[in-house]
Amino acid sequence: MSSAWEVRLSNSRGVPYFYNTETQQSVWEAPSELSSDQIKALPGAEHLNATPPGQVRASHLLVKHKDSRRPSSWKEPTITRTKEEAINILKGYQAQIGGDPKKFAELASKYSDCSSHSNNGDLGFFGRGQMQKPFEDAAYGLKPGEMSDIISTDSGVHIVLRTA
Ligand SMILES: N=C(N)NCCC[C@H](NC(=O)[C@@H]1CCC/C1=C\[C@H](COP(=O)(O)O)NC(=O)[C@@H](N)Cc1ccccc1)C(N)=O
Repeated sequence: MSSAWEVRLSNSRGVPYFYNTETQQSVWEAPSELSSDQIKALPGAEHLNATPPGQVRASHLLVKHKDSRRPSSWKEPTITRTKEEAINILKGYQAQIGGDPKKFAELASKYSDCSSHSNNGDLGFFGRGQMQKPFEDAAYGLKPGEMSDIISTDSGVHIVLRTA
């Protein structure tokens, strides 16, 4: 069956989606019936990796503490560690990561107190005004592939990896 799918760019969110020209169906995720090669060959596939103008893409490893705005996570229903303890834990991860993005992804998946842990810490693309200021400033201050030092937001303490 010839695929009627094509990739389009959503103006509102500045991210790509999949549109079926026969059924007029729109979906955010790649249709499961398409192989990755078929997806890459779709009309508009160039949108799949484009960075929306003015946006960045980043991942993070978050360690929350008792003064976090929401001291709870998938890992721990009630987080009681102090901010100082959280920083020391994150310093330990930072030493293990040693600037290696693969190691970062592995530790973010295992230990980040953010729901993005299930996607190697990836937050997707975001523009200015979406994240808390210290996080935004860190992400925009990095080049793609670079990692921040430890930063602090109302959510906790983070290491940020800019990916695009
Ligand atoms: N993509 C967006 N625009 N999602 C909304 C971001 C809201 C923003 N969040 C932050 O600034 C911090 C830094 C990064 C994550 C984050 C906090 C928290 C964890 O802390 P907590 O809120 O329990 O204090 N994680 C989130 O929000 C997650 N939904 C981020 C995410 C997870 C999976 C996929 C995409 C995004 C804010 N303005 O508060």
